[in-house]
Amino acid sequence: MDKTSTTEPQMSQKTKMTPLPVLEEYCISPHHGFLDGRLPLTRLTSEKYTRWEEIVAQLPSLLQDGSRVRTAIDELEVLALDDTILGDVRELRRAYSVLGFMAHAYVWATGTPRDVLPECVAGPLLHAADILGVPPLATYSSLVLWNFKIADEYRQTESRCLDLENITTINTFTGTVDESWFYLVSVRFEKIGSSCLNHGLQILRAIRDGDDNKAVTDGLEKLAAAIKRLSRALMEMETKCEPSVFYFKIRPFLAGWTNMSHLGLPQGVKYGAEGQYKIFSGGSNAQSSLIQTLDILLGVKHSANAAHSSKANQKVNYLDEMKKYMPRQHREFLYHLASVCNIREYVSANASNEPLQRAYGHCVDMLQKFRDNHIQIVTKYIILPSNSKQEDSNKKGVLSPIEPNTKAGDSSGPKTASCKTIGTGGTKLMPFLKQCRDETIATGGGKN
Ligand code: HEM
Ligand SMILES: N[C@@H](CC(=O)c1ccccc1NC=O)C(=O)O
Repeated sequence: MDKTSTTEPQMSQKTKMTPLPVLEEYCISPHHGFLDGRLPLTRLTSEKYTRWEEIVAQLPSLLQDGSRVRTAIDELEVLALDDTILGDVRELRRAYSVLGFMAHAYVWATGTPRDVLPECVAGPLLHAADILGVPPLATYSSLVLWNFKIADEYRQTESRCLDLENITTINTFTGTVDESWFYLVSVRFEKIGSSCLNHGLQILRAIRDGDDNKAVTDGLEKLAAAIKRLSRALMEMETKCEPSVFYFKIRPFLAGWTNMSHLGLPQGVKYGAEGQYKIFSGGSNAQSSLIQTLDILLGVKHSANAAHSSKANQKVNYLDEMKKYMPRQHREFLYHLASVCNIREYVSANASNEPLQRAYGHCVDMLQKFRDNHIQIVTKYIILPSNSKQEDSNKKGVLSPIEPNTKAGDSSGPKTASCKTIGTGGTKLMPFLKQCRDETIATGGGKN
């Protein structure tokens, strides 16, 4: 095909007919992406729920002696969600966040996890989660998206734009700067990544409008630069979050209740004494809609993997499963975007346009680099500390790190930490992360 060809690539009728998604219709902000345009509420307005807020604010001290947090939660009155919460999505998100913190603190407070949540947490948590379309435990949404605030109100500028140098977390389990920073890195990542959404939609518009290849190429170059900024945001983790603090103090509270029989939760967690056992993955950045948006935009396909540790003989597509852990509107945005996205098709159909091929290739390279950098971070924050656990776990106040179920019938001999360690999301993390990276590479430069 000649370089100036304006031939429209073949697209399915559906791709052509369905309108492109409008960010605001999915609670997504053009300036702040999946963080939403308005700041999260820092506490529930109704005084009825003051005790919930007090407990969550005191978690770092209550968790010094895990039994204290369980007693405090057991003594709570059973409260339903009232109209102040049900009538306002920010109140609902705050309730979900507070209840998720309480649920994880209750289950993981001591070396012996509790497998039954009391009704005072289970009832309202199930209700809030159901309305928001998320599972009833702490997720990326409750810990990151809906858990940050302005640090210094007096420093706030007139601009509607979030000042990333002036934010802090609302709640943490440990009260450490490291934990705050761990969540804030992802808040920064979501804000910085909002430009990817705008560039992506612009590219799709240019393709639809039949603009020349140059408009698409420019859009792709801007997208590649934006993905590069995400890698920088990720590597900021090392500035204020110490790997051993993360691994031994913070991470034990982030685990969910899937594949945890070896830690005493064979059936997951029961929601209320009269309730049912349920199994859910813990919080993970795999629940961030941003990276999944990039995969859709660039046409990166992830296959089912055996890397999910809870389904030893069954292949599941973990990233697809994690869509169910995103807020309902964000999940629906991803489905809508996937139904209209034809960037890779367009690039393939214009195979002789070198600048276009290069620009698309840059985007894929940047996403691959992001995944490579992430593997480095995971090595530093999980694999290396897990190798040093013998000496560290003797220290007072150190909870059980999240380890794989070594009694699960895998008789293939000793394994290195990198292939047996599991993520809070329940994956055999290194095989899974490498598969994600390799599938990005396999996307190539738009060929085939
Ligand atoms: C100390 C910091 C971090 C650690 C230890 C870590 C660890 C992990 C692990 C173990 C997984 C596998 C899923 C699971 O089982 O949980 C995962 C997935 C993922 N993480 Fe992280 N993560 C960290 C920070 C981040 C940050 C800050 C970002 C984004 C800026 C990020 C982006 C992702 C993505 C996108 C996935 C899904 C896999 C993929 O799409 O490649 N992670 N992470
Ligand atoms: N999957 C990670 C944890 C993780 O990435 C995470 C967990 C809860 C909330 C946010 C997370 N990611 C970074 O902000 C782990 O296995 O340690």
